[in-house]
Amino acid sequence: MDSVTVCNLTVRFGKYEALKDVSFSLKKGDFLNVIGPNGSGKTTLIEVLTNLTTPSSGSITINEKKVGYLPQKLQTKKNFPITVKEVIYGGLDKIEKESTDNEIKKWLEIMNISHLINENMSILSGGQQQRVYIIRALISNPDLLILDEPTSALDPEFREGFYLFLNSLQKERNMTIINVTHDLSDTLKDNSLILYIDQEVKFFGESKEFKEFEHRGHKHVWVFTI
Ligand SMILES: Nc1ncnc2c1ncn2[C@@H]1O[C@H](COP(=O)(O)OP(=O)(O)OP(=O)(O)O)[C@@H](O)[C@H]1O
Repeated sequence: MDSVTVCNLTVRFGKYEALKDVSFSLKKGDFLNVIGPNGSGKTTLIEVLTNLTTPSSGSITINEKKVGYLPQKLQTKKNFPITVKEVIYGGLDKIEKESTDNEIKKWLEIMNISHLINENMSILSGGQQQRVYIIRALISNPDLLILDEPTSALDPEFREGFYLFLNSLQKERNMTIINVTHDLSDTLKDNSLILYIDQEVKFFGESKEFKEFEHRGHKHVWVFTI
């Protein structure tokens, strides 16, 4: 049974088609990188997968119990009184809470923000806030992890470590991972699937095949000339 099946998905905002007839499927333990230019529909796809946007037509089937989600736009409003601890624990249900104190401690250490546990979120830097939301998405040990540009505010050194860490989660826990990114580093590309969208699917397949696709002239980089 597939972990995720997307079938002929179309999303319209008024007359504009943000996604057009998108289909693909993932098996348990697949690591999918979703790429494409600005405004190509990546976040729209993620929002349909997480039930935040209703598709105009088509269907999505998710055969996983727990889904962890890190949105692109982090929600902490300036001066909103919520602490790091509250944000992290908010990602758990009651039964899990007691057994996960040690787990949270471990994650805070890995993310290098243990000293901030009782601070208000609004005093944290963008990258520190992003680390808190990464912990929140991971703490319930999800079967499917959906990340929308998880490293956009992280410094390069930490980013590289985070990618390695995601790869180990996929291998050791057989977690299915969907990761929206503009940064297709080698660490991420190896052994992953690539979905390249620009309203419609331009490429879906293994990273090895994507290299050939790029060699045939389908670059997903943009050259600016003046
Ligand atoms: N709620 C909405 N109402 C109207 N248009 C929308 C809405 N959400 C997204 N769009 C439009 O749909 C298109 C796709 O947006 P989306 O955020 O999915 O792109 P993206 O690939 O994630 O872009 P980026 O790489 O810049 O984050 C854009 O043209 C955007 O303006």
